[in-house]
Formats: sequence, structure tokens, C-alpha cells
Amino acid sequence: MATPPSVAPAALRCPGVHVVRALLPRSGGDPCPRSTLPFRLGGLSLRKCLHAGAGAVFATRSPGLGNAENLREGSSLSRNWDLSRQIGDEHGVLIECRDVHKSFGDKHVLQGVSFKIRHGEAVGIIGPSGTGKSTILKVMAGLLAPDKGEVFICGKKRQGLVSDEDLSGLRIGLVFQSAALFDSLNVRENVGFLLYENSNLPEERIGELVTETLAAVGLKGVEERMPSELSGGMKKRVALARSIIYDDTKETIEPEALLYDEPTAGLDPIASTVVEDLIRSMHVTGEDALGKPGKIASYVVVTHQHSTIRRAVDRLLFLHEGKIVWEGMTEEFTTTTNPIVQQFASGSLDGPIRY
Ligand SMILES: Nc1ncnc2c1ncn2[C@@H]1O[C@H](COP(=O)(O)OP(=O)(O)OP(=O)(O)O)[C@@H](O)[C@H]1O
Repeated sequence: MATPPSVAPAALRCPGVHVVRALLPRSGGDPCPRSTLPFRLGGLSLRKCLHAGAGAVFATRSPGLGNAENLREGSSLSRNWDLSRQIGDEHGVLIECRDVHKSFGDKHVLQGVSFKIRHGEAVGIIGPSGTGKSTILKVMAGLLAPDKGEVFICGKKRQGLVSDEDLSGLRIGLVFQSAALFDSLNVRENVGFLLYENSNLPEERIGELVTETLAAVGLKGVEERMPSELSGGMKKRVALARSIIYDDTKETIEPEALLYDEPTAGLDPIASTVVEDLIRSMHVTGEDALGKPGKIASYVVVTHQHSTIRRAVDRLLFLHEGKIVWEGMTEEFTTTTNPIVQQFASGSLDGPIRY
């Protein structure tokens, strides 16, 4: 077991809090190529964990990905998967939400949300503020349990929260709206955190993996910096690196689904493009900063940004008043005659969406 970082992260000073992500071997015939146990949040209340480190933003230079060729390729891939969805083909479904309901007190946020995310898809979830987009991401990640309805991971019904399970069937990473870095740890300790905590790798090897992973998101020489010494954009990249680092001594190398909650919120247009391209580059249809194929099997992006919709995803789910009210390909976002989507796309005050 490697020595954990000497300075305990702020969130971990709370008794009983720990974060676990371990890799598990692949089972034969599993539609998911790799299987892992995702992170575990124990002790600290979920709400506190989810809001730790709020407020960070991102920037910096991206590898040249998310280019037109990748976008086209991703688009046609998704179109095929979308077609499969329409004909009810279960093949390659990584995550399925079926009639998911979730309330907070008397606020019925999710009121029967159903959709499937397939291997290779790049999906956006859009919709008005407060409509439950972040909530459905947390349900998918296993950080919130639905009150009613079911979540299937690689065809296997999830029971309760991810922390209650032995095997999820898929490694799912959630990249929070804020970078949510541990302020008292340097970049190396932040990125390598799960490996320091949960792997048997020597510290030196973890350091190498951290450096390689940072390079994959286009960051070099920042390992010893503290989060407070980074720009907002760099923080987001560090958070992305933390979400994709893995123990390469394990028998299987995990593909994973990444869930991004408003990754470009608060960024200027150029910084947004950088991040959108980075998200593309980490996808299986992309190529990282080192020229290696991306490892992320599928991703879901919650966003309000038109540029992110256009550039980073292929298929859209529109969430409104607790339900998916429209699904379509990205190019249909501005051409659909659905009045809810039309109003949202144009930003008009007139229409079915009321504030
Ligand atoms: N843990 C919680 N406890 C109580 N209420 C919550 C909790 N999480 C979310 N909510 C409420 O549920 C509603 C949906 O929140 P959510 O963050 O999912 O919306 P959203 O669509 O992501 O919003 P935005 O686009 O503004 O980020 C909001 O009214 C929010 O206040």
C-alpha cells in the first residue's frame, strides 16, 4: 500500500470519510469491456461531499483534438447508436435510467426520467435551471438513489448507492461543476489521490502515472503546485486528470463513462473551446495530448453553453419539469419544431418555459 499524502484533504478531516475506486476483472461476455468499482463516499453527508471545493473554473491550452474529423466520426457513431436505441437494441447499453423519480422534501425534481447511454456515445443533457440535470448525473453516478425507478449499469440493476455495491459493472467518474480539488494537497497528491489511497503501487510509480496523466490533459510541470497557484482552467484540467488516472498494473484497463457537470460554466469562449476539445480528446473517438486514443467509452455532459452543445456532444436529452421532453441529434437542436426546445435555443421569454 502506498503512503497516502501526508496532508489530509479538508474533506477527509471529517471522521469516516474515504474515497475508493478499485478496478475489478472483466467478466466474460460482459457487454462492458472493463469492470470496476467506482468511488465510495462514506461518513460525510453526501451533500457536503458533493459541494466540497465549489467555485473553481478552467482554462489553458488543449491538444489539437475535437477537430472536424473527430466531430464527424463521433457524430456518425452516435447516429448509429441512436438508431439502435430507436429499434430497441440493448447492445452496448452502459447506463440506463428507467422511470427514475427523485424528490427533495416536497420538491419532485425527477418525475419519470428514462434514457439509455450506449458505449461510444457523447450525450448532452440540457434544460432550464433547477430542472434536475445535476440530480440525474448524481443518480447515474450512484451518489443519489432514486426514490422510484431503476438504474441499470451494463444491464445489471443497481441496488442503492454505489457505496453499497460490490460491483458496478462500469467505472463511472463524475467531474463536478467546480474542480473540487483538495486545497491542502498539491496537484500530484490530488491527481494521484485514489491510487495513494487504494492501490499497492509504489509512490514513485504513482508519481509517474500522475505526470503521464497530466500530460494527457496538456499540463506539464505543475505537479508540485498547490491548487491556489493554478488558474481556474488549470484546476479543471487537474480535476479531469484525477478522474481518468488508473492503476496500470491491474489485469484489465478500465474504460469508463465520465459525467461532466457544466464543464465550461464561467469560462470565456476560447477557454470553453479548449475544454470542449479536451472532452472530445479523451473519448474513444478522440486522441489525447500524447496522440494516444482516448479511453473514455462514453460521456454525458450537462451544459447550458451552446458552444459545448455544438462542439462536445452528438446527441441531446432535454430535461424539463422532471422529464425528458425531447431527444435528438445535436444538429436538430436548432431546427426542431418542439416549442420547448425552440424557446430554450433562442433564449426567448415567450414560450412554454416559465421562470
Ligand atoms: N441535495 C439536495 N437537497 C435539496 N434540494 C436539492 C438537492 N439537490 C438538488 N436540489 C434541488 O433540486 C432541484 C434541481 O437541482 P439540480 O441541481 O439537479 O438542477 P439543475 O438542472 O442541474 O440546475 P442548474 O442548471 O441551475 O445547475 C433544485 O431546486 C435544487 O435546489
